[in-house]
Amino acid sequence: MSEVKKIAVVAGDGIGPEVVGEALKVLKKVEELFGYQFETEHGLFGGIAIDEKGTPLPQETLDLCKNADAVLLGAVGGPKWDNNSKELRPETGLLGIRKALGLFSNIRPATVFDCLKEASTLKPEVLEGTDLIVVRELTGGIYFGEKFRREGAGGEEAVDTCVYNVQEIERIVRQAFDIAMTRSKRLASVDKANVLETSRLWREVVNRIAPEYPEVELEHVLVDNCAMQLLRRPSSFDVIVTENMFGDILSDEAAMLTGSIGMLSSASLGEGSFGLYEPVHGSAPDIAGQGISNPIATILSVALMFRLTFGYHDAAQAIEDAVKEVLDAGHRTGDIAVDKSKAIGTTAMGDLIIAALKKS
Ligand SMILES: NC(=O)c1ccc[n+]([C@@H]2O[C@H](COP(=O)([O-])OP(=O)(O)OC[C@H]3O[C@@H](n4cnc5c(N)ncnc54)[C@H](O)[C@@H]3O)[C@@H](O)[C@H]2O)c1
Ligand SMILES: CC(C)[C@H](C(=O)O)[C@@H](O)C(=O)O
Ligand SMILES: [Mg+2]
Repeated sequence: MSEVKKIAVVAGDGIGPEVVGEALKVLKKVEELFGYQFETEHGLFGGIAIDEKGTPLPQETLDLCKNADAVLLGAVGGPKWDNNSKELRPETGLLGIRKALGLFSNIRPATVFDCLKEASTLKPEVLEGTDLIVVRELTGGIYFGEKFRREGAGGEEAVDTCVYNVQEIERIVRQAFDIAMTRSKRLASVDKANVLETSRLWREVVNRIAPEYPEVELEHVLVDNCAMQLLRRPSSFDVIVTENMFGDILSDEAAMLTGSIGMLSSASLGEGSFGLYEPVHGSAPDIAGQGISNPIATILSVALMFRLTFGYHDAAQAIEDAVKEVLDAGHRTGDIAVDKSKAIGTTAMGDLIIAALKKS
């Protein structure tokens, strides 16, 4: 029997609990099929934690995560908490958990399933061969810099500061080069070095590290150009490495190459094998509680957890194959359905994927 892996589950708000529920069903089926053992423990996080504990990231939830081998996260946030003070916004909990767990690297693969090309806004021939990964720096930059309000000559001013140091840039860039070495050895470093000082430092560090990876073909792309090229020639990208805010925005854009943000999984990693796994999407308040959200991003996040934290490549492959089989058979949630009248719900999609899961 394999060793029991501890998974902290923080489902959060909105569609978070729905999509996490389907991912937990997949975990259970993997236990039955492959003999792996998982112990799951749930923690309050996000808006629901504000309501019940007065803070988006209660200490007991953080401890639960710290004592686990991996974390499975749904999504946080929603209009109910939008007007909260800075400390009480669910997003503060999300940024806080990433920082507290040292998760500086956010890996967001945008894999285009052939049968979903019809759901994309791009022409199938433009999408041909598209399979890229955004490596987003996750604990620095403008999201974590000092922010404040003050009185200025033109009235009230708001200030957000963007700070990066060499060490923060080096560790994420090295990780991206390492990932590029396992793939097609192409790396695009995305910055705004024509304007921002943090980007100039970013580019210097990338150029200093590049000779350590002579086999990797490196290109520097300005972020505005990258946003355009992602729609013009997506297949020319393989690994994209970039700072926090650019990665946040570009990964949502890349989601539309796959057909929907409901398809994009992610892994947040630090120095060791511990990781936090979550869909890239948010709590989708517009569809929460209707049972129509797409659980595939969260289910594929479990596959990432198996690959990157547990090394259970057989089970990861089985999940990815099951998702493909179900999509190839034409089953679609509303977000990826061309004919919306035939769309199935969250639970039905989860059940189909579980039924398709097999040990080869
Ligand atoms: N990691 C996270 O927890 C996370 C990420 C992004 C946004 N948020 C938060 O979520 C809240 C809503 O943000 P938003 O509306 O800008 O982004 P969102 O990702 O929640 O939703 C954007 C759009 O995509 C759709 N969508 C998202 N996930 C889907 C899924 N699985 N299936 C089908 N459709 C899906 C939504 O219905 C919506 O129309 C905000 O409070 C925001 O801060 C949290
Ligand atoms: C909700 C927000 C703080 C978060 C981020 O910007 O990291 C989200 O957009 C994401 O992509 O996970
Ligand atoms: Mg985002």
